[in-house]
Amino acid sequence: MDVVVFGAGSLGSLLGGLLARAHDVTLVGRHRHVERVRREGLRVTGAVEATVFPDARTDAPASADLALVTVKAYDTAAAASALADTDLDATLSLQNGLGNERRLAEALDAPALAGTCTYGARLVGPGEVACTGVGEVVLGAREGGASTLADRVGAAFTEADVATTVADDMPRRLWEKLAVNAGINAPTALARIQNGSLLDGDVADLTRTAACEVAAAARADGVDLTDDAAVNAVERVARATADNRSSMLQDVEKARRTEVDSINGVVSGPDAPVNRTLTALLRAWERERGLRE
Ligand SMILES: NC(=O)C1=CN([C@@H]2O[C@H](COP(=O)(O)OP(=O)(O)OC[C@H]3O[C@@H](n4cnc5c(N)ncnc54)[C@H](OP(=O)(O)O)[C@@H]3O)[C@@H](O)[C@H]2O)C=CC1
Ligand SMILES: CC(C)(CO)C(=O)C(=O)O
Repeated sequence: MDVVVFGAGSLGSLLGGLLARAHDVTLVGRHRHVERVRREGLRVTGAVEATVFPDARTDAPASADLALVTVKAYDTAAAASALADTDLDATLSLQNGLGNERRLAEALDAPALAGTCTYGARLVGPGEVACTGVGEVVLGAREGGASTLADRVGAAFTEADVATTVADDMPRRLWEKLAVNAGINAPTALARIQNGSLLDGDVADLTRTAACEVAAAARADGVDLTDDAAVNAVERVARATADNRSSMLQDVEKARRTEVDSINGVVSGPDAPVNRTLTALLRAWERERGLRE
């Protein structure tokens, strides 16, 4: 398969590097990383070790079978514009947050698959990405149901030894992942604590309530996600990743814009006071730092 990875940062470089073991991969990223990959290849270190030689560039290529989109959620619209002239059979977002695949589907002619990813990745520096945890890619039709396109992409990922499940219930999975990220990312970022610290004390209630508000929004959207399922998911992930500093905490520590708009911000209406508060606080911090309008 001919795969363009749009957004060769941490996750994009890791998945692009893993896929390059079996497929033709083009990484689209920033200049210094691209230059190093062109000169010396891409080193994958950590839980998976490999040196691969994907193509690398700073703009989108003319064509590809699949565009794997791995920019931060606030850059999805710009990624879609940059891919507008690329002849594609499909796109696949593995980003956190809700609405990325809809944005890609609306902006591009190619069908948009939905996905989630629990691999951990960290761009160590130009030309090197660390796999900080072997997880799983789950992908499928964004409206749910069977999809021969998803089967084809899933088979290509599996061929490259990327642990992959093709699922027919992506809407429920995306909402459940949103409940996990809503309950973990913003509270850890605001309190500057590790994921496991959310399991005890009054912050545990905040985490559970944020997840339940997401479950209610999912049900309003026609997706069968119970409060219990959302709470179990957020607690399971907080326990399994107890020592992690969430991606949003890392963004705040590096004074980078966060993905709060696509996570808590998606459910910040009057019926979701906890997510609305978390969103308002993070937006205020981003505004004060000049990271948003
Ligand atoms: N890292 C991880 O372990 C995981 C991440 N995710 C999700 O994956 C997504 C990506 O996360 P992550 O990889 O950590 O983020 P990164 O910021 O490391 O990667 C995104 C990269 O895309 C680059 N980029 C953005 N726009 C363009 C453009 N127009 N042209 C070229 N390059 C561009 C960014 O450059 P610049 O910074 O200069 O804008 C950056 O290098 C997020 O939604 C995240 O939540 C999901 C699971 C695990
Ligand atoms: C699962 C979790 C919460 C792990 O930290 C994550 O996805 C993130 O940090 O963005």
